[in-house]
Amino acid sequence: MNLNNSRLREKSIVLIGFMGVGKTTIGEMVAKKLYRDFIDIDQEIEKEYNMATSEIFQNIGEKAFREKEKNVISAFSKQSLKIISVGGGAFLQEEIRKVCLEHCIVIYLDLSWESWKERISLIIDSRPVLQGRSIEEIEELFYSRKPIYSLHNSKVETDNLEACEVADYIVDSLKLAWDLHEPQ
Ligand SMILES: Nc1ncnc2c1ncn2[C@@H]1O[C@H](COP(=O)(O)OP(=O)(O)OP(=O)(O)O)[C@@H](O)[C@H]1O
Ligand SMILES: O=C(O)C1=C[C@@H](O)[C@@H](O)[C@H](O)C1
Ligand SMILES: [Mg+2]
Repeated sequence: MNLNNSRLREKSIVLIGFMGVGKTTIGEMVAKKLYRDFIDIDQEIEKEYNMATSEIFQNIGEKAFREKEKNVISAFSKQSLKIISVGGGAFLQEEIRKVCLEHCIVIYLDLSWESWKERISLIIDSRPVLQGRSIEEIEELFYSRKPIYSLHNSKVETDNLEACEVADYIVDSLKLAWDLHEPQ
């Protein structure tokens, strides 16, 4: 984990990666293990509009969703001690990348296209960005989004790992980094 700055232990953790890699599932587990609050940005936006993400995209539009996403992330990323799962498209926005990298520890959950494809049926109905696209178009989107996740403090390869194994790995890595940088 490549980190500087003091008060590392208090920084919030932000999970990034393509939709469906497990940011929400794993973020929730990491939060429980570290006794921290879990914030899922998609869920925060859904609460504000009292609508599912697909409905927000349909009724209000993606532009408004992205603006809200930026504002919600800007606010939460400046708070300490949170585990934050951002939406798969959040890092498309430079301001979001900047604010997260400035204030938080950013962890990229990576998954190969081959493994991701096996998970598509779990998420297709609730992810408006995937709807109406062929598998070839989704593959293109998957690879075109890869570079936006390249700015991070740590990457976790999640292929062939259960969500709880990824969560354990993240918690262990964090504890190691904290002890190394700020011995108690
Ligand atoms: N390591 C894993 N192995 C197998 N299935 C997983 C794993 N992690 C998550 N899943 C499953 O994949 C689906 C998508 O996970 P999740 O909603 O956490 O993804 P996400 O990264 O938050 O997506 P989004 O960016 O769209 O919010 C869920 O059904 C979840 O149970
Ligand atoms: O990758 C994306 O663009 C998205 C991912 C989801 O988490 C949601 O934020 C929304 O469905 C858009
Ligand atoms: Mg999610």
